[in-house]
Amino acid sequence: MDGLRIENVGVTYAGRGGAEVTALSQVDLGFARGEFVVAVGASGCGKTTLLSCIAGFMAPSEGHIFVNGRHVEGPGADRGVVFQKHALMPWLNVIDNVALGLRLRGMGRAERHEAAMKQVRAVGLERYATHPVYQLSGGQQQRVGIARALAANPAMLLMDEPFGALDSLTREQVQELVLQIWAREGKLCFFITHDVEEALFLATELIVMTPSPGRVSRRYQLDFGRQYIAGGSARAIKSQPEFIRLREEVIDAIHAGAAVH
Ligand SMILES: Nc1ncnc2c1ncn2[C@@H]1O[C@H](COP(=O)(O)OP(=O)(O)OP(=O)(O)O)[C@@H](O)[C@H]1O
Repeated sequence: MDGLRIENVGVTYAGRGGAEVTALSQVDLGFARGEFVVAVGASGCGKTTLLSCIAGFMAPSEGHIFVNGRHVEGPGADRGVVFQKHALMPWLNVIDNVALGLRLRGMGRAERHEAAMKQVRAVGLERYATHPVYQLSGGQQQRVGIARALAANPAMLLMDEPFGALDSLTREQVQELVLQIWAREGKLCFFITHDVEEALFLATELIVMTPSPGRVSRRYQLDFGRQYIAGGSARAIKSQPEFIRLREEVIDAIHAGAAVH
């Protein structure tokens, strides 16, 4: 099956003093290729654990994950990951950072520079291609992280709270950039955020998770991001009565889940 299939996934960590922590329980979800999936939920509800399983950084204790029909058994070039702490190499320039993964995979210099430059252009940083990344602003560095995740042309883009450290104006700009890249490249995105407004704006599929054990309590199909891609203004979309109503509903759902446990 195309897309992302999460089959009855459970994750149990061995906690301190032998106590076990059930970070995820019976998570069963399917998403078609090209969806923009966003996970929200209170701290500790298992969002990062789920992303780590999809990325192949860890194996679930129960269940299975498939990306475009392939069983996830470890990290792979079909999944690009963007972190909040972008883990760039500060002494390398923008293009060498973007090309790093391709270099580690043995791609030749000319070919990897061409592939990297394409992504540097896609995130609007061509003017900075030969600048060391420590000279860039936080928002620009996060764009380098996105370009690096895109460089190997993955089928999926996984993003863990990528804009959490950015000021609100920069954050809105990179939200719009990510939507444009998503719409242009047709990639399946899996995005984690604490910001409900960001979640509603980006998601075509929104999942609300609740903790102890981490589960999916609600799922919404949304089209605000598609309205933006169709030419709508981001501020106007976020001011729509339906957007505001959903924002309050999702915030309530997050608080209700957190309060129970
Ligand atoms: N390596 C680990 N060992 C033990 N427990 C862990 C480990 N990683 C996470 N946990 C626990 O698993 C649960 C889910 O953690 P996770 O980081 O996936 O949640 P989250 O929703 O991403 O949280 P946040 O929003 O704060 O980043 C939490 O109770 C956490 O304390």
